[in-house]
Amino acid sequence: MAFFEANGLRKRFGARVVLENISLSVEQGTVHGIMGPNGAGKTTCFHVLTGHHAPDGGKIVFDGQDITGKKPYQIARMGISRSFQIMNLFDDTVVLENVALALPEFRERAFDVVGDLFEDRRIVGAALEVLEQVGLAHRAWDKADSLPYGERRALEIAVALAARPRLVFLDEPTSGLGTEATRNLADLIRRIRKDYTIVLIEHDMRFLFDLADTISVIHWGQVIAEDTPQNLQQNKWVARSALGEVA
Ligand SMILES: Nc1ncnc2c1ncn2[C@@H]1O[C@H](COP(=O)(O)OP(=O)(O)OP(=O)(O)O)[C@@H](O)[C@H]1O
Repeated sequence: MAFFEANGLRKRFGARVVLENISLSVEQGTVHGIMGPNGAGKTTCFHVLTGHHAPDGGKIVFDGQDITGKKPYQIARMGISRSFQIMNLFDDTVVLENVALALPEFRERAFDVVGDLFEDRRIVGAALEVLEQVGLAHRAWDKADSLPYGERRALEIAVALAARPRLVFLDEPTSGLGTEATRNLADLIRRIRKDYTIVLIEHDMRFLFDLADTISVIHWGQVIAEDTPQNLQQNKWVARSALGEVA
């Protein structure tokens, strides 16, 4: 059994069937991409895989445990972190605090006083370590809303990593980024991939083909292909699904 597996997932909203039959598997230590044209059901699939929507059918197994229908906080506690397409940062606080609040060390504190957070060397040290990983240590004391867009994306990833996950889901991380910021983000993912298993939803095919070990192609609520980027380039279904249009 793979590290993370979904089998036969179904999801409908009223009469609209969005996920008809989604099965995918992710091996530990790999980067797995999910791609597909607009409206194919990628985001819904992501929400179902991370517990934000309960599936109407099918099964999700993470590290041998059935997590189908579990709540997002239960899934997070089991070691799965996710970023959001819409950024989820505390803009009025400094970068370091955004990361610190997501650390297990912070949650372990018996009291909830943010005021002396910066006095806690263990927390500050751990947050700086995560910021180092994503190349943002020099921004630690800047306010989150003062960061350029690309660095905000990196901060979002830092927040996801702060929980020390075993599996990280990233939802369209290149969305809204220019060429240089996209390149920096690809470098960041290359740096962290040795320490994490990553699932990446992405519109940008070049970005995904560059980074992913395996990719699931979703179309019409189904996985029409799951393969390595090299093999997918030869796949007639992928060619027929007009995915070139979203690149
Ligand atoms: N909560 C909801 N209620 C009703 N319909 C929904 C809901 N969420 C998504 N849908 C519909 O499901 C379909 C797939 O949407 P989804 O956002 O999952 O696709 P996507 O592949 O992520 O698309 P995009 O790349 O444009 O974000 C769309 O037709 C959308 O309108």
